[in-house]
Amino acid sequence: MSEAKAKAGLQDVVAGDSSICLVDGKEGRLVYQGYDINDLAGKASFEEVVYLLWYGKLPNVSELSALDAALKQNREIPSDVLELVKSLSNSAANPSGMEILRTAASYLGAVDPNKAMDRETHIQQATKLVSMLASITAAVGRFKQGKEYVAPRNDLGHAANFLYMLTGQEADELSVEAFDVALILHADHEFNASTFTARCTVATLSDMYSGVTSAIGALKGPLHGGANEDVLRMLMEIDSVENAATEVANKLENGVKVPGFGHRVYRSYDPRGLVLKRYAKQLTEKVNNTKWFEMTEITEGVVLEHFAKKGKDLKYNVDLYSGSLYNAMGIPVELFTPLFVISRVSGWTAHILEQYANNRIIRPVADYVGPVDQKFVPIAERN
Ligand SMILES: CC(=O)SCCNC(=O)CCNC(=O)[C@H](O)C(C)(C)COP(=O)(O)OP(=O)(O)OC[C@H]1O[C@@H](n2cnc3c(N)ncnc32)[C@H](O)[C@@H]1OP(=O)(O)O
Ligand SMILES: O=C([O-])CC(=O)C(=O)O
Repeated sequence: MSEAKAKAGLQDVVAGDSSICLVDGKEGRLVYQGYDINDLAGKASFEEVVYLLWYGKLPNVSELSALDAALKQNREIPSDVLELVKSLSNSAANPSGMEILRTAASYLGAVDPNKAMDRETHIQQATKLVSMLASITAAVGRFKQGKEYVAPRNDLGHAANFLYMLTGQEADELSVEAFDVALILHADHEFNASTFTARCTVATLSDMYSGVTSAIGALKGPLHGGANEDVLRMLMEIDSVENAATEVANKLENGVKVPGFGHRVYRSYDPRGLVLKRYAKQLTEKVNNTKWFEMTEITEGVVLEHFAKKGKDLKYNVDLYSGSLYNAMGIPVELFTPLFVISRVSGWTAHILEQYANNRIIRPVADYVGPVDQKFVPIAERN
């Protein structure tokens, strides 16, 4: 039995070394491989950030063009995968976008004949996952709306191609920029629940697809990635700018946790939320669809006042403002958490590569609080 006491939720426990991402919760700062996200968002492309996370440096022109070509080669969804995704999307069980993605990631692993465990293979698999999970998410969006699959276009960047595959139309410049920035902002976040899950899975020397499949399962929950859908669902349920303040205040009064607020690490603002809020304001105004943004701002005011009164140093997180932004791009709510996957798969795979490079199985201990020395009673004699 261990003498050490467990920390609930492993709060503040240092669980390993990593050089991929720094989350400075006190200062509200997020840094990928040494670069502040504010210096990347809107200046670099998502593809450059993927390279940065995997290789630890920003790519030069030829390095970026090699990655770009490899991503484009993996955009088209093979027919068996497309059939699977279509039948799940139309299934009477109505699986969520996240359930379909989790199944698709697992299926991609099962049908990949290359089971080698070397870095080159892992980079190829990571490239396939980053590219194809985006195409699959767009296909899910199409099928769930009763529409036909739209094939990818190789003259478009990753963000623009996704929006094209989802809507069948080339998106405007601001939407592409905002979506590219959202992908960058969600790309990595140190040892968050889904990334840590991925690392635990592959630390047994299981394969990359298993790591990503288990990470998708972890991201799906409403305390993690699922919160971005819950924010807009909550606002849609309230459905009134006038009633938003009272209804949110009632929720807090009744001890309901409001999605899009609170964070295990950030004690200052979440720097990603600030950028997303700016883009959400700009885009919702441009497309003249400001209702959800206005309601989000009202919610922000009510919840922050509530936290302040209670002396809690909590703010809004990355999931608060993405909803009104994605909605202004015409993206349905049930794709919001899958959008998180499209981005975070770059961080998961970076962490998987880092774990493989210096692996030791992850196996903490439990503080056993159950009974000991029970006397065995044969089944026939039990009450
Ligand atoms: C990408 C991401 O994963 S970002 C997070 C996305 N998740 C959400 O937005 C869901 C809502 N938020 C939460 O559930 C939590 O804040 C989490 C899961 C993010 C962090 O959880 P923890 O670090 O365990 O904090 P915990 O849940 O203990 O909260 C601390 C206190 O703040 C309160 N609190 C935290 N978040 C919220 C919230 N969103 N609304 C109201 N109160 C909250 C808790 O009730 C608790 O109060 P208490 O001390 O009086 O009991
Ligand atoms: O870091 C966390 O715990 C959750 C989070 O914000 C993320 O994964 O982006």
